[in-house]
Parts: sequence; structure tokens; C-alpha cells
Amino acid sequence: MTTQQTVPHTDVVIIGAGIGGLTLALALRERGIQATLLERTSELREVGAAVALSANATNLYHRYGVYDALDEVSWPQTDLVFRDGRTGATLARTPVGESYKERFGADYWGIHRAELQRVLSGAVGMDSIRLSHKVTGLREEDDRVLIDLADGSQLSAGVVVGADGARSIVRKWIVGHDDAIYSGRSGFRGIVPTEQLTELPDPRAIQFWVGPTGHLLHYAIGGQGEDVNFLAVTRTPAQWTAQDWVVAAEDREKFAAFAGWHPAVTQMVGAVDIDQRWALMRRPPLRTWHRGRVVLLGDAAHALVPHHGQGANQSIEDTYVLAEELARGDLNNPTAAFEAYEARRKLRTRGVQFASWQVAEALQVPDGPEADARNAAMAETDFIEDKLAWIHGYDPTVDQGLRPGALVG
Ligand SMILES: Cc1cc2nc3c(=O)[nH]c(=O)nc-3n(C[C@H](O)[C@H](O)[C@H](O)COP(=O)(O)OP(=O)(O)OC[C@H]3O[C@@H](n4cnc5c(N)ncnc54)[C@H](O)[C@@H]3O)c2cc1C
Repeated sequence: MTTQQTVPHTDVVIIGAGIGGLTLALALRERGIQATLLERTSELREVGAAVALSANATNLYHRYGVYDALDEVSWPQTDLVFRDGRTGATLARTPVGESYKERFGADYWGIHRAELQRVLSGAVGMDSIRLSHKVTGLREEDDRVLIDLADGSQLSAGVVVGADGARSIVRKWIVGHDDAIYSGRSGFRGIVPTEQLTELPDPRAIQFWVGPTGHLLHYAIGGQGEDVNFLAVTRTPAQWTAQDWVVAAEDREKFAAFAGWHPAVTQMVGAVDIDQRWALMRRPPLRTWHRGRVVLLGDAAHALVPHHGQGANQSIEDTYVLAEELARGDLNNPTAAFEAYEARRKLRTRGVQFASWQVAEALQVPDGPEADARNAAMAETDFIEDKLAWIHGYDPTVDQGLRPGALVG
């Protein structure tokens, strides 16, 4: 027999207590709306190492009251550096540090995901988070949404937000099928104590080491920059045939793309035993982010490849706009609020999505004239002003009047 659970305080249910879901709960609370989060895992333990958070997102944590707590466990990057992966030659360097904070009003943090989740869930309060609540399906009935859970029970809500990540079940319910596309690249991730990286120049900077077969991105994390988080991206395998997006890997696979690279690269990648390979998947832009009383947020709406480091940041931007529109609108009839939210967020997130796809191409070009032209252009570029200000300097609290009708795709 199906049992019916009740949601206390509120009718807003957020599916997924990840970065987006937890931040949305804080954004809603700031506006007097209490939400209940349903999380499939039995404890809030983030997988996947660390995350870099830029000012377009970190500024919002001032507003949500957790900036100082997060700042304590984060490292503000000193510089943004691009290097030739094999020679180590500097291709471009832009200071980040204090000038970044002055320019954008908040830091560019490297933070351990577990720390981020600890601070956010502490601020939300565990009484609002239901662990071991895996959602298996949704149904609309009268003016309610019926949420099926893996244990056979059922829950009813007036407004449902699908913040359930890149493999969102809520997205599938809205789109009707799974629309993920393998990007042709996969990655290995790891965290290494900074003191072990004796070959690494600029250990407290965010750096890209580029080459024809792959690239390595790393940045410092922790309150003292005591660890370095890396993502090593390769152009293999050509096809992704596994059902899972994270598969078992042999430790030696990580070296294939980086043989003969600079010792800083091989030392970093060699410092940890790798047993997983992550598929980097693309999601095509969605025509609509909502259906009835259900709306998408974060990766569920617009999962990105991670080459601009913007997936979490875009989820956090979403939270402000969705909370504002829900508070402005009518929770009993949320369609207008959903439409306003979607209109404000679609063009922005599509632009960042497209830019993220292009970055991988620029980081992995064949040797020869194409690489020479790329390197010459890089030397002339102020990466913060010329390439990143439109992303990191974006203020989601201002309705910029951007409407998706202008964009093809
Ligand atoms: C290799 C890699 C590196 C990255 N680096 C960066 C970076 O440096 N900066 C950046 O901004 N982004 C980065 N990203 C992207 C970032 O991780 C995501 O964009 C971000 O986590 C999205 O947040 P979210 O809340 O939308 O989803 P998630 O953080 O994935 O949270 C989804 C939550 O929903 C839960 N859930 C899922 N299904 C269900 C269900 N059926 N029922 C209940 N709960 C469910 C999950 O357990 C999870 O807690 C990276 C991604 C990858 C793959």
C-alpha cells in the first residue's frame, strides 16, 4: 500500500540537496518561503573533489548570509595562468587576487565540495532536508504534484523544483526522454597536498596546461590553499558506451594523454591513485524549463561541460532569480513566475553553455599554425577583462532584460 507523506510548513519541495538545491533553500528563506529538500543519498557527502566559484555566484552568498563561513574554508586564486603543457612556458597570465575582488565585489574561490555542502546544509538546517528520499517519478493530480519515492511512499506538493543535477529525473519527465550527448572528452579528478607539488610553479593560482591531446586544469583549495584540486581532460574515448557517466578506470590510463608533458603535470597527475574516469556530457538547450507546477534549476535545466568552471556558478545564479520570481508571484499558480524565471535565465545560461563548449576546443589544438595563432592571441589577452568579465561580472540580481527570443538554438 502506498503511504502518503506530508510536507510541513510549506508547499515548495526541492528535489536534490546539491549546490543548487541547498542554495535555493537559502534564497527562498531570505524571502520568507520555507522549502523542503528531498535528497536521494543517506548523507550529504559530495562526490567529485572541489569546485571553483566565481564572483557572479559568490556575491550572492553575502546576501544569503554564508559568505564569511565559506570564505574561511576557501582559497582566493592569486592569478589565472595558461601554460604550454609540455614546455611549461607561460602563454598568458592575469592577476586575480585583490584586483579581482575590487573589480567584482567578491572572491574567486577554490573550495572543497564537502566543505561547501557542510556550510550550506548547516545554514539550511537538517530539519528541512530529508535524506534517503530518492524520487522515482512525478504525477500531476488536480492542483498538486504527486512525488513517488523509491521506498514506495508518496509525497504531495504545490510547487516542485527539480534541482537533481545533470542526470535529472525531473528533466526527463519534462523533456520526455534522456537528451545527454557525450562531448568527446572525459576527465580524471584528484586532490593533492600543495607541499607535495615540488615541480609546480604558482601553486596557489588557477592554471591551465594545454596541449594537443588534453589539458590539465588545477586550482588551490582550503582555507590556506593547502591542497590543489585538478581535472585532467583527455580526448578519449571517442565514444561513451557505458550507461554510467563515471566508470572504473585503471590508474595508468590517466598518463596516456600526458606522456612527455612538463614534470609539474606528470607529478600532479601521478600523485594520486585514480580509479574513476568521468564522462563530460553535453545537454542541448531546453525549449522549456517547466511543466505544470514543476520547474528545473541548475544542471537539471542547463548542465555544462566544466571547461569554464561555471556549472555550479550558473546553478547559484538561478537560485536568486527563481526565488525572486516565486516570491513576487503566486505559489498557488506558479506558471507566471516560472515563465519570468525562465525568460531571465535562458539566454544567460545558453551563452555560458556555448562558451564552455568552445573553451575545450581552444585548450586542445593540434601543434602547428593553429596552436601558434592561439598562443599569439593569448599573449595579447587580459583574460579577466577580455574573456571572463561578461561571466564573472554578471549580476543576477539585476533583470538585464535579456530574452531568449534573440538566440538561435
Ligand atoms: C569534472 C567536473 C568538474 C567541475 N568543476 C566545476 C567548477 O570548477 N565550477 C563550477 O561551477 N562547476 C563545476 N562543475 C559543475 C558542477 O559540479 C555542477 O554544475 C553543479 O554541481 C550543479 O549543481 P546542481 O545543484 O544543479 O546539481 P548537483 O550538485 O549535481 O546536485 C544534484 C543533487 O540531486 C540529488 N539527486 C539526484 N537525483 C535525485 C533523485 N532522483 N531524488 C532525490 N535526489 C536526487 C543528488 O544526489 C545531488 O545531491 C564540474 C563538473 C564536473 C563533472
